[in-house]
Amino acid sequence: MIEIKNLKKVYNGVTVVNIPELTISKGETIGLVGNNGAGKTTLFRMILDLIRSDAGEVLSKGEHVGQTERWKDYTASYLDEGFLIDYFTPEEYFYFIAGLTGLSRAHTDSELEAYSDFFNGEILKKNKYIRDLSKGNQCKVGVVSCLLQRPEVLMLDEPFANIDPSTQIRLKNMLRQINHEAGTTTIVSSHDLNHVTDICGRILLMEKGKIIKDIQTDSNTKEELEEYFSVMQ
Ligand SMILES: Nc1ncnc2c1ncn2[C@@H]1O[C@H](COP(=O)(O)OP(=O)(O)OP(=O)(O)O)[C@@H](O)[C@H]1O
Repeated sequence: MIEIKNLKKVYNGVTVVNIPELTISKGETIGLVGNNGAGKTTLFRMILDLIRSDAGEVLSKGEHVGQTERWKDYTASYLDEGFLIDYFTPEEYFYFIAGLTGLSRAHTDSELEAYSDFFNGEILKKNKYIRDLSKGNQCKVGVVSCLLQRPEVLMLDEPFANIDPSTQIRLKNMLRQINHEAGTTTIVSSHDLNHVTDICGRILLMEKGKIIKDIQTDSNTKEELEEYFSVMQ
């Protein structure tokens, strides 16, 4: 589904991403972990063609993301609140995003009903602009806007960081469900080892731009990661 070959990004003479080869297959659930500055967001941004690499390439379904637009039809992402449109209300934003994939307003309203627990009464019919929502509630808007698109590839950068524990559990269930029902390929970064090992079948551990561990999740994975991070202290 996604192939990375000899990918490099350099800032101010420092190589911040350096991945000789990485293949992510359709339906995989990838957890991306690594300390601050490891290169996770930079990798996301290159996969999404938001920044250009200094060397190498990212292919989605065999096509170079910098040379074709087709991957945009089946990829949804939420990296940060910069992805939202501040002067819209959540409803306006959802209608806008859903409209891009041909969903009517009525259909969007009925889809949104499924997220009422996740929204916890804070998002819809509040007469608030997105800019006035809390960081966690902005994250909810970003995540649901991705899910409305029914993407084949879903990329979320630290989606658990600002949301409360109940919402974290709900989000994990939602991510499990879309992977199970639709086979969505999911890449989620997080500093919370519990969350990623709970929901991801494969963990990529980044350090200084390199993927230093590529682990199929099993009952020992969390311990293995905890050991790595405790050694790092
Ligand atoms: N536009 C930029 N200009 C210069 N350096 C940058 C730029 N963007 C990222 N970097 C550097 O690249 C490195 C990787 O940053 P990145 O944001 O990808 O890390 P991360 O793993 O997502 O970190 P965190 O866990 O803190 O979010 C860091 O050293 C960062 O300072």
